[in-house]
Amino acid sequence: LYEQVDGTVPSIDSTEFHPLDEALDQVELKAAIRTLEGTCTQLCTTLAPPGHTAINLVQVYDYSCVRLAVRENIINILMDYPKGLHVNELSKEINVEPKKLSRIMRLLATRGCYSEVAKDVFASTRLSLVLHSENPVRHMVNLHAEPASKGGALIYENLKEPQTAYFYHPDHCPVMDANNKEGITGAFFDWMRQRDSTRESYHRLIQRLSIIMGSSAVLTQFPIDKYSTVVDVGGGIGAFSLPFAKMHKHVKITVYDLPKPLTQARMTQVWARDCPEAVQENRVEFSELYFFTQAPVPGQDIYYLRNIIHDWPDEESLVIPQNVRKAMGINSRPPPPYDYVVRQLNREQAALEASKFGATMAPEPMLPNFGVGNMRMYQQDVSMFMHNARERMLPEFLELSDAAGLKLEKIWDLSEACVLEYIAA
Ligand SMILES: C[S@@+](CC[C@H](N)C(=O)[O-])C[C@H]1O[C@@H](n2cnc3c(N)ncnc32)[C@H](O)[C@@H]1O
Repeated sequence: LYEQVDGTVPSIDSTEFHPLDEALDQVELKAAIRTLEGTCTQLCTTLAPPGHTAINLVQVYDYSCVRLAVRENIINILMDYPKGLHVNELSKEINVEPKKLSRIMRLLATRGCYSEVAKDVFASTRLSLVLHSENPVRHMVNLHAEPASKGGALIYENLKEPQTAYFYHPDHCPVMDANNKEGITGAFFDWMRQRDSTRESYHRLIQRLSIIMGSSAVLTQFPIDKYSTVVDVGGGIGAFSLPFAKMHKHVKITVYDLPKPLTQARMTQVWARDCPEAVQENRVEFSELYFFTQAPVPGQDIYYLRNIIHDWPDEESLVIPQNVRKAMGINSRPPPPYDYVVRQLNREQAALEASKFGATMAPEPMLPNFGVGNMRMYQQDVSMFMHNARERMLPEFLELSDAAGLKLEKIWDLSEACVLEYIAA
């Protein structure tokens, strides 16, 4: 696949991105990586003594090391030294004791993030490039390394303490409780509303995250040509809508969100720079919509909700598609897709979902959910747990869509994220 794109296959020491790294449609590559990661980890777990694997699961400090790398912009510094920089020099630049720093750098280099080109001399690698201050992915790294990791430390207490164990409210969840000392109140999006730079980075990040999670492949995989109007509910600054508008010039798009992300979409020039024709031709409209209390414009062809339902507990999650359903009208057949369907570990159940809706399942002897090949889905579910929200399995989606008056037609598997195609029931 790499060779087909530009004739080269990246090595662990590659120092530049490969064109495929940022391709919108990585379905084929992601399917291969899913099998590779799932198979390699399953083989290691099968063959290694369990004590070895158990310690490997918990003795993990990578995120603390990455946190240092991000906070001190180590990659920005290393990029000025293509032949590498001695740790003593690096230590002067970031004011960290050199012997301690070299140990952190070596752990990261063992992961392929930096390379040790000579003893104690470190250089950038393709993996470390995503930690650059201009790369949006680093904001996700920051969110996981800082507020999310603090929330993760409270999961056990959240499950055991009577006041939180059976409680689902987005304002009092592990991640918010753990970060309360920093004056954070309300749910995650209230916190973001109060922090302009965090929110702006977050919305830039979502654009890149949709490639990483595979959901941007909907742009090429879903048969859009027969539709002419799209509503992007909770569309942020247009992570989906902007590439969509570039690709499908016959479609009129309405992006709905809270006031501040919409202001960012209008003011940051992101549309004017990346898709000026959509703005000039009035093919895109930005509108405020509070999705718990308001329904979008009626009678449109597609109502797209990406990474929306997973942000909320069941009670709140139901209100959003119910409001969308009101807009769909009695006779319309618009498909409103969502994404990330947590896979079944039970082979019989997985086979049922595969035959009924087209969900994919790994062949034996792999675990039917592709094992660690789909690990981000399960990690993401625990991330959402920390917000008292959740990723959902298919039966949970069906329950939600039944209650909202929607009928699931088909699952489009994009090798990680999925599109669930619904019609009005
Ligand atoms: C995880 S982001 C998903 C963004 C976008 N759909 C995507 O996947 O690229 C969730 C979005 O929901 C928006 N949002 C949060 N609460 C909202 C509310 N009550 N009403 C409308 N939008 C809201 C956020 O501002 C944010 O843009």
